[in-house]
Amino acid sequence: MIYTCTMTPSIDYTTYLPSFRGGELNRTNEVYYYPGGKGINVSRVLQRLGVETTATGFIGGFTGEYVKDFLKQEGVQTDFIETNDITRINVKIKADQESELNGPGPDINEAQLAQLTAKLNSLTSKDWFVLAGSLPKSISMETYREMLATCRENGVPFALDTSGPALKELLQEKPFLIKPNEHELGELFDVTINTKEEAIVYAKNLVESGIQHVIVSMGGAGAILVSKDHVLAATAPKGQAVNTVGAGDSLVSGFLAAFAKDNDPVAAFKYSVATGSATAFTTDLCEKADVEQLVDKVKIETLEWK
Ligand SMILES: Nc1ncnc2c1ncn2[C@@H]1O[C@H](COP(=O)(O)OP(=O)(O)OP(=O)(O)O)[C@@H](O)[C@H]1O
Ligand SMILES: O=P(O)(O)OC[C@@]1(O)O[C@H](CO)[C@@H](O)[C@@H]1O
Repeated sequence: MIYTCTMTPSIDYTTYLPSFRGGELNRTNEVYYYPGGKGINVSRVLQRLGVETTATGFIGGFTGEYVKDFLKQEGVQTDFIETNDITRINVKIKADQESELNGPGPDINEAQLAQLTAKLNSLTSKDWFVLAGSLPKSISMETYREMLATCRENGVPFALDTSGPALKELLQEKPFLIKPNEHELGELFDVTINTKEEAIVYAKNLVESGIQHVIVSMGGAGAILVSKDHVLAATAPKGQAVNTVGAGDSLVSGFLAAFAKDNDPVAAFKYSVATGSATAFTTDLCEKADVEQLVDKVKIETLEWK
């Protein structure tokens, strides 16, 4: 079972309009209300790819009910912990430019945290764990580290997809997989990354520190994968990008789905880029058939490990 944990879920209020003017009334006719948060997106795509998954994390209020009902209707298993705070609504404006407004995370108390810890303690080496999205400040960094250390000690491979100082701090727990985009990778080293070659240099550094697989996603330019035995670059299939929100999460789902099945990082990388692109080409997250149509359009190049 692949368990995802979204500490800060959301409803993604996604709206399309030809142009958006700040400081004025903008009217829009096309709106969508998707369940969001990175771990939830990972679970939604895993479920569509036919992989057993359970979404956990903290949820609350009428928005939390909406998210849970939506996931139930899609057949995604959930095991959330209820909070007193209302789950946030994140605004995604698709106009001449893409703009996003993400709310803060919930306040988590000791009793709620203990429920999450108990769930984590029950995972075994047959499970996978994905901690994804922003991490509420009401929980200390030390506690997040302990959570990942528990996974490591129990032989549970875990993927980490967060950003900023939290990502830097938690890398010490040596995840199985991380998937920064080029900006997040640059933030880790306080540099600007523009090319796949530059991304490879810093991804190698992370692999040398003990992380097993580092995928750096680069939007329409594709992605790179660095692991102990591989340095690969992938081009993304060409297509009309409709909504890239969740493309990175879909990439994580694609990699885990394929790797958990065949244990082959090269094939998993190819499948992951197709999964990310399939989501970029649709308003919601991708379906399995979309991914399968794109897999052979992903071109993988093997580079030297020096
Ligand atoms: N314009 C695009 N055309 C084709 N594929 C795309 C495009 N944008 C994204 N993708 C696919 O999705 C993957 C992940 O995209 P990206 O690098 O934007 O992730 P991200 O920044 O983590 O996104 P998010 O946080 O919104 O999920 C890319 O590696 C690529 O496969
Ligand atoms: O505020 P965070 O937790 O960093 O990111 C949350 C979010 O932007 O990430 C997902 C896309 O990756 C969206 O579904 C969601 O709104």
